[in-house]
Amino acid sequence: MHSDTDLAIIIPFPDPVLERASDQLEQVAGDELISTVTGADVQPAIDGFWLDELADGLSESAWMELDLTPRLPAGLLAALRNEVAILDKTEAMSRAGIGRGTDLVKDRSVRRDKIAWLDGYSEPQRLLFECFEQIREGLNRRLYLGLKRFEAHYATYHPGDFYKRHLDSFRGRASRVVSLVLYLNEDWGLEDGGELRVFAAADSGQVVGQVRPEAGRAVLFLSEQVPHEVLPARRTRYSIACWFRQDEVPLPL
Ligand SMILES: O=C(O)CCC(=O)C(=O)O
Ligand SMILES: [Fe+2]
Repeated sequence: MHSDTDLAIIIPFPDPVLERASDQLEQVAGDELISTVTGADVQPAIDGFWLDELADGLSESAWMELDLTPRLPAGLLAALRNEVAILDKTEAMSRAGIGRGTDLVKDRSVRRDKIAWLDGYSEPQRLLFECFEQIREGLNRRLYLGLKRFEAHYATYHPGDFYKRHLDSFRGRASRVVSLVLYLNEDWGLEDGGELRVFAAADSGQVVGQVRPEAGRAVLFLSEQVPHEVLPARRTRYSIACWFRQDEVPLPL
């Protein structure tokens, strides 16, 4: 049993020397990039009632599982999965780090995924960012969180990869406040492992949920309060992690 205080604070960090993922996409993808969502499909189905549900979930239990499929333009999940599968073959995906202030390390005993930051330039990313923006505004209006912006990265977990139990942010740092993880994997079975295990906010030893990373499924939680871990994946697992932040310019985490 662990107390809240011995939790590692594990935070991925952007690597400024990496090329932007969209440059990599343009260079490598060519015809592999599927054309995405057009015309009438581009109507985000995010409404006030749904945003009420998100706000209630966060304020009542600090975390919730969601199905984003009906909220996203048709074809968007497939287009995002296609992007990350292409990026996964390039230098754009790099080993994720864990960090605390300036003690940034890439510790393979804690996390083994690879990440690439989204920049919103490709059409699928632009559409996804529109949805994230609506969620940001909706949560601010309902919970007065003062979320100023969001950041998001793709993550790939190859067979055997995991991410040990952690929190996404320091308490009271006013940086990462709300985490949203969106999964992109088709036909993810129980035998594929890679579930997100969620622990009670108050007692980090108690498991309160286990989420299968099936395409369209998502998890929303308070970054400073909800410990979680990614169990070892048995096939390649694709996701997008997004953090809504209170700071306007990046503060040291
Ligand atoms: O992919 C997931 O299910 C969670 C990933 C995570 O916890 C993180 O990137 O901080
Ligand atoms: Fe996390």
